[in-house]
Amino acid sequence: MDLKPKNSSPVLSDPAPINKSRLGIHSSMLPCSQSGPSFSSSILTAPRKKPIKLDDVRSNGWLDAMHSSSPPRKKIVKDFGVEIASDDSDVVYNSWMLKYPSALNSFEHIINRAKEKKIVIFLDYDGTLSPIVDDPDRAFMSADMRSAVKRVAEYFPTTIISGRSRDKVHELVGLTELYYAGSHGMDIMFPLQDTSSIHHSSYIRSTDKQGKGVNLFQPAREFISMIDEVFRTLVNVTKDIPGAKVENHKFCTSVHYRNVEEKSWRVVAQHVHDVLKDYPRLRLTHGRKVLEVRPVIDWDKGKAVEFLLESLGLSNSDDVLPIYIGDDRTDEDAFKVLRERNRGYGILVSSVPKESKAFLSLRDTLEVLEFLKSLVKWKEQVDKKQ
Ligand SMILES: O=P(O)(O)OC[C@H]1O[C@H](O[C@H]2O[C@H](CO)[C@@H](O)[C@H](O)[C@H]2O)[C@H](O)[C@@H](O)[C@@H]1O
Repeated sequence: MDLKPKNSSPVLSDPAPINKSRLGIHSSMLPCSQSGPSFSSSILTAPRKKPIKLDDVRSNGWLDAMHSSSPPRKKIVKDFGVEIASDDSDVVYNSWMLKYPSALNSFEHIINRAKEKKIVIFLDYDGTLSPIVDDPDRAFMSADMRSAVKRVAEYFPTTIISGRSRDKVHELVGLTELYYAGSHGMDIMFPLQDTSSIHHSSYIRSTDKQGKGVNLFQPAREFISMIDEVFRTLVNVTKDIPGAKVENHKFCTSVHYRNVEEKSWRVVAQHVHDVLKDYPRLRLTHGRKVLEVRPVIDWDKGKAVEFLLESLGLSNSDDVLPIYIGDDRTDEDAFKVLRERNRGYGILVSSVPKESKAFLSLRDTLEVLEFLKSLVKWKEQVDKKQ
């Protein structure tokens, strides 16, 4: 893996110039503005009262991205109390699956390729292990899913990679057998081992909650106080918008609008847009009914996957088969890495057709559960034969 030379930083020192007309879905990866101070401490004490300029968010594509940010609820017909997916959407979904075959139907193919290889599992949390719900604090995994993930981790090195803070996702998953990468991979905890090959200033040694020695990789450490400041500003500016919720993930912060009336989405977007104008070193990405504010650094879930494979001594592409399961736009960075390196499988979790860099698909968290259980069952049979 191409790790940076010692003392280098993934922080992009020279953010790409802003081009508002390009701030649509793809360009949401760009910084929002280059003007203004990079780190203003006065924002909290004296929040700026700027008039809402609705054209800003309308013209730069934020609103379009917000409207397409989470699959619409499937058209359903209710017949005898049973919910049946409409024929139309099934036809469309089935033809989409020609391009992204079901990972369940492709299971034989996967395990044939896995023979003589070490499977390594990467799992997103929200929408992958837990169903999407209105309240982010109540996005719990089922007991069945927890037990499947635990079994998977007993057989294969397994990492949860989430946009949430590492502590929060660890608390929700509640398993110690795994590795955790929070804040979209900007906060990775992995076990102590020979790390002499890692030459990176963002890597430090620490202890976990049980006092065990661990390695921490935090390429956005210098942004912690900035993110905290922006988090508090965002809480302040959105406090009068019913349903808006802001989360602090330490290295990034999220503004949820799932529970905001649709007519007020542009107000949410405009507030976030205005706050970001003062922070050229932060950028915005779109998640599922959530605006994510994160540092302008050359780091994402894809880089985190590469880093973890290298750190766990699993970067030899001939012997290792990484499988990454995720549902969100941020997971596309990981799918892209696997596709470009021709390594393993990216599996998109989606109940509606959408473009992806993944190779395979699963419809929902129930299918994720079935897939994980199949992996365990297969591994048990292989081990029994040996
Ligand atoms: O990378 P992930 O583990 O998928 O985290 C991405 C975001 O997930 C959470 O928000 C999403 O799930 C919520 C609970 O189902 C839902 O209410 C929200 O609308 C979704 O966007 C989390 O709260 C965010 O902070 C994460 O960035």
